[in-house]
Amino acid sequence: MFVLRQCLTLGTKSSIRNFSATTNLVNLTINEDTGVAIMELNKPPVNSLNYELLEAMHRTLVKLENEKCPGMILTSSSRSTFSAGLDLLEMYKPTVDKARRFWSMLQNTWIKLYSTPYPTVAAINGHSPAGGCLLAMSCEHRIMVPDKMIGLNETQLGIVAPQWFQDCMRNIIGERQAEKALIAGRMFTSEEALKIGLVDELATDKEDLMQKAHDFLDEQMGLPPLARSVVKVGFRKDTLSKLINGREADIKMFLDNVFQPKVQESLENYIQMLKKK
Ligand SMILES: CCCCCCC/C=C/C(=O)SCCNC(=O)CCNC(=O)[C@H](O)C(C)(C)COP(=O)(O)OP(=O)(O)OC[C@H]1O[C@@H](n2cnc3c(N)ncnc32)[C@H](O)[C@@H]1OP(=O)(O)O
Repeated sequence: MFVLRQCLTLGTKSSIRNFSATTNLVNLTINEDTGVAIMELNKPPVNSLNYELLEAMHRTLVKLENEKCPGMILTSSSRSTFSAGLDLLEMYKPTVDKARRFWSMLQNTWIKLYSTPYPTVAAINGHSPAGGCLLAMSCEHRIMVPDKMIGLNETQLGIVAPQWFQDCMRNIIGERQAEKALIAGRMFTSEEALKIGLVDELATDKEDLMQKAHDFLDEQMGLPPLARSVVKVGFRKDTLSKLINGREADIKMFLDNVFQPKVQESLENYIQMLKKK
């Protein structure tokens, strides 16, 4: 195995391969024999998705696609959390330019992740609320460790999960379960998530998690890749096209919402609550 560490602050393709002393928001490991990539989110403590992490993810996804990656495992370096979802500080009192840039990068990253031609598996080694759940749902297969929480909890924060977040959930657990979960902003334990099909498998620990993730990819990589990817993208194209054709409207929806005084108040209270925990 060799390790490529992708450094956020590095701009050129050649420098991406350097080890760097500065923070690596995404650790990328590629197995020399199989080509399987492990994309590990590494923004302590909880992988909150700010602009920089999303950009690092996007850059990694572009690289994997260009290099004809045969399969990818998405996981986290945190012991407690897969991803805490969108970084609340990106949405709290932003400027219009900052908010627009952030949302646009979230769209870019999701479009890339949701449409990869190669198989993807989320190795969910911790809590996975809101945007964290979106990342997991965007992979083809989800394996989760026990006793953690996953779900789209936006309603509970006084904000609304965008249509494409909702569509991803509906595509996985079906109309009725998704409607109930989204209205309530429900978080599921790993065991409950398995029961409703939000995750596909449970693992006993991190080692088992990674083994199961590799097993899934081995199976997928045995299939004819072109046929596999055409079927995958065929299933996902309606959800993808809705956002791709409505990106500006989606940004406007975000900007209209994020600057509402009530939304800012909810975000402020929630951030304070998290800090006091
Ligand atoms: C506004 C318009 C609407 C548009 C729609 C937007 C759709 C939104 C999608 C989202 O993803 S919103 C984010 C939702 N996320 C959450 O509700 C998760 C909040 N976090 C937690 O519940 C917990 O942190 C955790 C993930 C269960 C982990 O718990 P743990 O005990 O391990 O860590 P903490 O002590 O709680 O947190 C450590 C540290 O991190 C900060 N933090 C946590 N989550 C976020 C976050 N999402 N964004 C920014 N910062 C976060 C937390 O405040 C702590 O900070 P410090 O106290 O160390 O400074």
